Amino acid sequence: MSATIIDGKAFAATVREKVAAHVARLKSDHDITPGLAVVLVGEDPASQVYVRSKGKQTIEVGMNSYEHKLPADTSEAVLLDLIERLNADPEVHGILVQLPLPKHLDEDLVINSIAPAKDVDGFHISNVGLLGTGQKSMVPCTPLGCLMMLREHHGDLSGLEAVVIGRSNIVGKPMAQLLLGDSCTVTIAHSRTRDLPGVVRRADIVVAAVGRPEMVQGDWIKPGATVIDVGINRIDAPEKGTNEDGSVKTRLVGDCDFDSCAAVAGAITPVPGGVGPMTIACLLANTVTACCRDAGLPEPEGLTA
Ligand SMILES: Nc1nc2c(c(=O)[nH]1)N[C@@H](CN(C=O)c1ccc(C(=O)N[C@@H](CCC(=O)O)C(=O)O)cc1)CN2
Repeated sequence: MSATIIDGKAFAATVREKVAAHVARLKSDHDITPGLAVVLVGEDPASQVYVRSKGKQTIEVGMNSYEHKLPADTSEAVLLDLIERLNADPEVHGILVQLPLPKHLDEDLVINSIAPAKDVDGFHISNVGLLGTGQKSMVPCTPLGCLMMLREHHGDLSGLEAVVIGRSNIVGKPMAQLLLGDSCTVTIAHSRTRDLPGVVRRADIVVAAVGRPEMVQGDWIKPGATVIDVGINRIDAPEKGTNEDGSVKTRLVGDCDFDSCAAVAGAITPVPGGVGPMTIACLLANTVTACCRDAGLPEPEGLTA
């Protein structure tokens, strides 16, 4: 293996330190404490873990955390009423609804009911439009985390060839917009792309966000390229043995075959410990940014796109 490992866990810790320092200044100089409201509908086990982690980290950086846990059969009317109250609450600077939502709820309708200025996930259609037109917006946390790691590793990204694999609204499309904003030459590749390995081989920067375990192979990577692996896939790991109930143990892998990609790339993010931890760190960063914008104060440096 020759690639530098981009340590997302360590980098997320530095982002949280910057957030905590800014929160402390907001408190001491302006008597303002940023507040983040997280809404969870249902009992999806992974979502429960993420929401718990968001609440814990929010408090650790000195912000107020408001958790709203609703049963899986919550009606759209009840959820929209809660969001309306959070929109009107001056103590709440950021709101997020944990995804995925139970099937009976209209995800677009729910997300678009969040006040755009408090939409710290950056999923509201207004923020999507602002980002797409290069205006000040709330930026989705996972792509923002990827951008921060790329800037830290490369410095100036201008003129680099970037290939984003995946065209989701949450990662692929905003990632491409952010790279374009930093003057990369951007290609969005997807399941219908012809000669995907050939397209990826052109890239100085590869962002893999397809949700297919270990799909990207080392011989797709240009020597020295930077590989950002957004995938978080749980696969069976029979080599680890079985659980008490007899089921096969599992392990997390990304969308890139780590060993073969790391042998060719100049730098690569691992899974776990790469992009994932940056997602929550950037959520905290977005909440401070939203709070500063609300108060008409300067935004924290290095924590926005
Ligand atoms: N409203 C939102 N919903 C969801 C988002 C989001 O950004 N906003 N993203 C994901 C889930 N997510 C945060 O919500 C998230 C996913 C993964 C991680 C993370 O740190 N992963 C670890 C591995 C964790 C494990 O062991 O399972 C890693 O990659 O190192 C953080 C946050 C979907 N929903």
